Amino acid sequence: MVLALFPPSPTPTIFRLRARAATNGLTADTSSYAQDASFIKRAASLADNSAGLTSPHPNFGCVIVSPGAPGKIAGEGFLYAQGTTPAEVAAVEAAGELSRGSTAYLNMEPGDCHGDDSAISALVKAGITRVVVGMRHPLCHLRGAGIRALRSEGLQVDVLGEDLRSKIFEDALKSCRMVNAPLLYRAASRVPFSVLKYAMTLDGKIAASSGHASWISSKLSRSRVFELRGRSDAVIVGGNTVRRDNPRLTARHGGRHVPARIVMSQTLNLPEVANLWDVTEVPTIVVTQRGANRSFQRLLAAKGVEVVEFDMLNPRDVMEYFYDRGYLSILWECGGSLAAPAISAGVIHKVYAFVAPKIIGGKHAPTPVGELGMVEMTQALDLIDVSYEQVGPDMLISGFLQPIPDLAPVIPSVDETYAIDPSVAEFESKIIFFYKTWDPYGAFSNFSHHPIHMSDDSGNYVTWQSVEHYYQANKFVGGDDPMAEEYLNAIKSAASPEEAARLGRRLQRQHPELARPDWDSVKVDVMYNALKCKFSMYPHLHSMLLSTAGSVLVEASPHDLFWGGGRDGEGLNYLGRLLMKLRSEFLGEPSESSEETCLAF
Ligand SMILES: NC(=O)C1=CN([C@@H]2O[C@H](COP(=O)(O)OP(=O)(O)OC[C@H]3O[C@@H](n4cnc5c(N)ncnc54)[C@H](OP(=O)(O)O)[C@@H]3O)[C@@H](O)[C@H]2O)C=CC1
Ligand SMILES: Nc1c(N[C@@H]2O[C@H](COP(=O)(O)O)[C@@H](O)[C@H]2O)[nH]c(=O)[nH]c1=O
Repeated sequence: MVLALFPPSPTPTIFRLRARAATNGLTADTSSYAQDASFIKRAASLADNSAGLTSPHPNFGCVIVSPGAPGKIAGEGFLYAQGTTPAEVAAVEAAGELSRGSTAYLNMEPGDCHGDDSAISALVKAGITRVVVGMRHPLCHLRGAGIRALRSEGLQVDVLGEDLRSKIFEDALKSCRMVNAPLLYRAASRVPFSVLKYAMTLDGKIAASSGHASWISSKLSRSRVFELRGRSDAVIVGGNTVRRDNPRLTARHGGRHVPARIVMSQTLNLPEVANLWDVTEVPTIVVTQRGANRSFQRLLAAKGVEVVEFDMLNPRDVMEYFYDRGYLSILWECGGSLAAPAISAGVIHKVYAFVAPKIIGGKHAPTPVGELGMVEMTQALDLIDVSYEQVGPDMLISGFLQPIPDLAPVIPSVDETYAIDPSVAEFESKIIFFYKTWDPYGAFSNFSHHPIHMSDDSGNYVTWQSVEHYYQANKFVGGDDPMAEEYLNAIKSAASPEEAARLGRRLQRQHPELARPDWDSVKVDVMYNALKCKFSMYPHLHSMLLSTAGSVLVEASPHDLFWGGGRDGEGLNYLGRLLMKLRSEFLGEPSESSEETCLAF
């Protein structure tokens, strides 16, 4: 579907009224339109700061502008990572008293996940009177809810393309879509957003005939690649690239986030020693054909490399699997023989080609894309929204293979669904799956943004940013070694639940001697106490849990076979079980594990 920047208004009466109110008020003239557009662009560019960190959630930015100083920003903020302070909360805190009577600019409507309305209530409590929204939330169960909530509190909400229509907003709207393009593609195509990146010579080769490939592009271009890696959840290559290049695939200069590495290999005829098998800092996942080279699978498992088998190893099935695992964005750094089936399968959305001013020749030298089965030039795939940028001596050409999806007509909102088929009940399933925090029951996840107050050994109440922070840190409780305490504190202050999980797992893997020796026998109780605290502290979560009575709760993690239900239902689903146990306890059925370690409100 081609992106329509300003489609005809779906509910003309309401929108026309609102547009009139806007033209009579603050946004009456071109200069105020231009100001709105420029602050929305600023919100989008702030949101981009967290690329790679929010997966699979959207990137949010918020800018506050006071009527007393129309051209100036009073406060701004962005969501650093899922589970951290919302952009709106950060922005009103930064603006302080200047927020009263001000306008807030948001690149995207806040997603009121699982009753966490902190973003909306921050704007309301701060006295914001007008909110300009770049785009509605793309997910059907969230779309429109934030806008409705703000309007019901009496705030004027102007949405670009609906209430504010002018060519001036085209660029601003585009920047909002760009900053969350991975999310839009993911939601529309149900695979992670995938970027194919390669470096080639001017005569179109990605290696010499011998297979030697380092280095085609310049150092500056490679720094850009590190940055691209830092914005991705994983980097993927094929088996041949592992054999030829022995790559590391780390984001050396990208800072911050380091993506996982994925190797696609049918044969598993791979070297026993390779940089990618060193998983001390970054995990590697090898995806392969079911039954391939079992002894090599055991060798990889012994090194800590995860192996996932597929009945038929192909790019689409692999991408659907990583979608289920919650991946938002993947960088393909493979050679042409894997790039071609990935393009044919329609899983590649964007291309970055670094072209170096070099000629290597060679009839059989590898090229970036293998056989696509096209015979006439008219069949060639045209890139959309193409950019050209000189990077040192190289030229970087990038563009989309598929248009940015316009989700509005693709996925109807819950309200729209009711209008089409009133018999559709929102959550009528007898099995309730939850996993990522933005899912309808996402609040059941350990990663949801709900701080808990737990008592420590001395009976003092300590605040933990999330259940996951508490759970991971508990791995290092009670040891005599000061390092254990240091690790505990590092996990406690991790910036997001994901970072707490990564840190906790890594430190436990690297320093098993510092983790508590009885961890395996106490971890279920640790989790239960934390869950009990969370669901006692937040009345809306308590009600949500009770509302599921009669349903089976399953954490839909395809890879965690202990806490989750697994890919084919083979997981133990301990998280779902603990929540059901807690639900029974709340419903008055007796429970064995009910130590009062939590400060409930
Ligand atoms: N300049 C650049 O940007 C880059 C250059 N290169 C160079 O390219 C060359 C390697 O290219 P190439 O062999 O294409 O790259 P890859 O190794 O990236 O891809 C091919 C391999 O992918 C695995 N594979 C898994 N599933 C499939 C599938 N459905 N279809 C095809 N392959 C699948 C196979 O591994 P297995 O055989 O183990 O089963 C296959 O050999 C090397 O010389 C390398 O240096 C590579 C990446 C980037
Ligand atoms: N040759 C080539 C690239 N090759 C890609 O980079 C990988 C090596 O990454 P690393 O081990 O982390 O340095 C290699 O396997 C291949 O996927 N990339 C580029 O930006 N420019 C280049 O000239």
